Amino acid sequence: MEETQSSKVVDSSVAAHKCPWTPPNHPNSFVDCDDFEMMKKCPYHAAHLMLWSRDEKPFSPYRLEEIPLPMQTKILMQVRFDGSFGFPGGFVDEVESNMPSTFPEFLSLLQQGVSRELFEEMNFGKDMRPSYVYSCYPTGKEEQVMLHFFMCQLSPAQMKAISWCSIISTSDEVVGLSLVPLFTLNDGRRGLPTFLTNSFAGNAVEQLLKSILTEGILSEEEVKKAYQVAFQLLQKRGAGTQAFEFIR
Ligand SMILES: O=c1[nH]cnc2c1ncn2[C@H]1C[C@H](O)[C@@H](COP(=O)(O)OP(=O)(O)O)O1
Repeated sequence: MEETQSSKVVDSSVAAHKCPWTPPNHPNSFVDCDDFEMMKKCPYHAAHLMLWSRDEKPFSPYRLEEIPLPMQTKILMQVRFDGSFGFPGGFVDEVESNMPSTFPEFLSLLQQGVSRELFEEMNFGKDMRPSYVYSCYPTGKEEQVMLHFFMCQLSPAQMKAISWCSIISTSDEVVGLSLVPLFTLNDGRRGLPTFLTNSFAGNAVEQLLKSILTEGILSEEEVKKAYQVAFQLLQKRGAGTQAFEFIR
């Protein structure tokens, strides 16, 4: 993405829909945007997609005896080349060069863009028409990127097949795939809270938690708890200053 000289197109003082999951001292906070006029002014647009499936029967992949809520839902995330977790997708250049005049046309371009990115990264879903969820932009950053989020529910069989698709993908932007652990073990820490302590690209963590809530995969209380524990774990890690002996 090239640097732009454009003046600030989003008003970062508008904190009306600030994503509830961003910790207060997080370097980037994100504001929801449903204003097409504002979107039109934004020079860069990226679209990402959550692929997910719900099995008929719960399955218990890990240490069943400790899991109070066995996983019935699979949510796919990628390990990106930079080591952070994110969803398939990327910049949609077509929008940047030719902004449509109506929101439906704009959405259609984003859908095509995110499906194309999905195919490039995972050899899957070229003609997919994912459902639009919401858009967000970061505040306090120079870059003016509007982040658009989509979801697509797959059948359990498609979800199973997809891991094979991605293994033969030639994309050098993706180094791995991961299912999100949608449970918390009895210690209150391992599972989703620990997963949330990873690095996430853009607002991927908000997109993930929002989708989990929207689809009723976990309750608001469960999500909030997991997020709070993750935040405490991150704070504790920040406090550790002692280097490992072998690298001292
Ligand atoms: O999963 C994501 N969710 C939200 N925002 C994301 C995610 N992954 C990246 N990003 C942000 C980071 C950048 O501002 C843009 C585009 O990044 P990327 O997907 O790496 O784009 P390209 O592959 O370079 O097209 O979105």
